[in-house]
Amino acid sequence: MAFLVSGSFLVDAVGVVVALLAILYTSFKWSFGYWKRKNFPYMEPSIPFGNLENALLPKKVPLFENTQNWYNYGKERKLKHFGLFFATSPVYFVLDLGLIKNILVTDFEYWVDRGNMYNEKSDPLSAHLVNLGGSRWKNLRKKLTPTFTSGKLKLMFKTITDCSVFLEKAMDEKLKDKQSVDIKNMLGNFTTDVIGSCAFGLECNSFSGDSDFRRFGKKIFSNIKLRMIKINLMAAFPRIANFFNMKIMEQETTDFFINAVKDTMRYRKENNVSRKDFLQILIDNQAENSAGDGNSLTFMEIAAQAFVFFIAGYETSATTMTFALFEMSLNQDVQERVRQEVKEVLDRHNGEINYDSIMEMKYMEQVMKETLRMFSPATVFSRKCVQDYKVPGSDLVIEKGTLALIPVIGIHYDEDHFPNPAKFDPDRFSDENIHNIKPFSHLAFGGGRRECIGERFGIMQSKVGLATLLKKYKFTLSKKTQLPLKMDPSQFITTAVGDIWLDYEKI
Ligand code: HEM
Repeated sequence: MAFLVSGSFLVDAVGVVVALLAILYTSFKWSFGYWKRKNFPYMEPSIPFGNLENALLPKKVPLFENTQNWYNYGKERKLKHFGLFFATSPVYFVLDLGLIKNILVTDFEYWVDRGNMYNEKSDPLSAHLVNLGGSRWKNLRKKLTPTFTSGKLKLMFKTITDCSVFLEKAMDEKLKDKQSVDIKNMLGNFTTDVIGSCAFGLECNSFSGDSDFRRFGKKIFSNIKLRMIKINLMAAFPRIANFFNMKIMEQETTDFFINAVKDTMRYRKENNVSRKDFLQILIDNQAENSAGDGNSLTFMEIAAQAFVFFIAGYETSATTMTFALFEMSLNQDVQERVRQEVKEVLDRHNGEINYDSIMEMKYMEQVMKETLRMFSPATVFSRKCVQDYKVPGSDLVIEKGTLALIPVIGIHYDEDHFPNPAKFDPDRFSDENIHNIKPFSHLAFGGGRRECIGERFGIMQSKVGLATLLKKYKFTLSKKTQLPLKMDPSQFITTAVGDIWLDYEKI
């Protein structure tokens, strides 16, 4: 046939495939030459996932381990920073605390965005503080910061202690079975109740076993691996994602959270109810005709922020308490010391867990800081370069659009920052030793102007949870907990494979 080059269809087809593969290979090679062309050290990538190979292929290395591997690569070569590739996109990986400080604080204007992929049109709840960038993020952050002042937190304290009553009841109930407890599930019920109440103004009844809030909360954190692959694909091909209206969240989940906010707002308006919670602060910032610029809030912006407080607030705190109890089960002396502190402080406050008594529990806070060092829920976080950036002290120019990775867990396990890093030692954070902690070496809550907005709330609810449990029960490790701990590669937030199971008894 006239359009055959070789006279054989098969030979032509093979020729076309070979030519396409050659073009693809050349284009990968060109992309992977990015850091070399800049004369900047980099980790050798492989086709097609670059340095993400371990995370995406079936051997599935957890992000926790991957972050440490990348960090150790740089550390062994005494590098302050080097290049990686996520698929074909260049990524700037930073180890040096001074360079990290520049990105997070000094040169923040170059690194305002986090670089998360989201599609507001198809996923309206995704336009929240964690994902937004630029001036919209700035306006919103300014609006939301007063939500977390000491005064506001004090007002919400009663909600937290009300929820702790259900935690205590559920623990007593479980004790009757004389079975080990999946402590993260238990604490996830507690934090869902707390944040559900503060962010959505609703009683979630998570301990009842048939709470929709708990069900949808769990759904958001399950199958996370598939969701991450989808997010990465959307980030790699944003136009295609927009064209097909690709969304990360299932419609059912979106509808559930939007309706929860809508119903609560309608109820408050109709009944002239005003409560002291996150949602009320968001409602008070609502405008009849907002431009959707983060200055005054549209209904959808309110729903998205309530949603992000929920997802960013419940799992992280439950994880922190879980690993704190895990370590205290292995280190009974630490557990006893915290319990003594709780008793002494509560004795001074008529046995009451209140804002002031929680603030006085200093050693417990050291335990939480050390837990967050070893088991930071976020193992890594990012910033996106929004204008070309010359790295101070070098010739390197990071181009607009490049992602920078801040390797939290690598830094937390670096012997130069935390000697004997595998040892659980809350005294690193005592008044006598705190001066040894270098600035920007403890990054569990991030850093700079985009650091965690809910840090104090997270610490507060975790301390209430721990005080409630430790004043009444003694914990030991159950045989059901798989040791040595391995992190679950299918989870984005630091999670132990097989969960943490504890045995406990009343004191
Ligand atoms: C132990 C508990 C928590 C941990 C370990 C934690 C950790 C983090 C981390 C690492 C970041 C990224 C910071 C950065 O990029 O510099 C972050 C951001 C954020 N967190 Fe938390 N968080 C916790 C609790 C909470 C709570 C209770 C809330 C809300 C009620 C919350 C809401 C947020 C929001 C909205 C952001 C985005 C801030 C922005 O981009 O302006 N977090 N958190």
